[in-house]
Amino acid sequence: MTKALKIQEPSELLDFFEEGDQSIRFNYYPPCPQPDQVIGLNPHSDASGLTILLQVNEMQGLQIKKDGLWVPINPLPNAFVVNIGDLLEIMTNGIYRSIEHRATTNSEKERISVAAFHNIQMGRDLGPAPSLVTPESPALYKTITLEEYVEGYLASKIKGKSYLDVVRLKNEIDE
Ligand SMILES: O=C(O)CCC(=O)C(=O)O
Ligand SMILES: [Fe+2]
Repeated sequence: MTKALKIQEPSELLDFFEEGDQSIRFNYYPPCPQPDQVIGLNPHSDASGLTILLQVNEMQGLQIKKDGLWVPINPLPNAFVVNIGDLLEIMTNGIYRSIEHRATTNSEKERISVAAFHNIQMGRDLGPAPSLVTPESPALYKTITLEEYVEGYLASKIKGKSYLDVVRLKNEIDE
């Protein structure tokens, strides 16, 4: 990723994840008699660097938002889904974008997923990597502590990618 970004100082990204935190969420979606009325997990982007997701029992349910449309991500046997989270969007100054996603329910069978969130260390400042901020590409996000970001994220209502607006400096990126 640092190569793709042609980042002058790879350590500006890598150092943050070297001793980063990992957390895991197990999701269990019971079968639902009215799946068209009930969402499994509201649209959101993860407040992580990268999320590695396993769709355990190969039931469909995960959807990502692409060009304004919900696209199902069919589970593949023994395959992980890797999602970009908000922390990487901020740190790459918007070059990598976090993905909005949601989980639907179904009436057939329960669905199980496991999400492993890879985060930067607590206590670090979260902001665009300095070498990705230039006069031609000014900072699109302000720098705040990770604690501030996560506290606010957890306290806010889950609503798509709206929490990123808290740190957005200019709305230059089209959603
Ligand atoms: O169940 C899924 O496939 C998605 C889970 C998810 O987005 C999450 O735990 O953050
Ligand atoms: Fe998620």
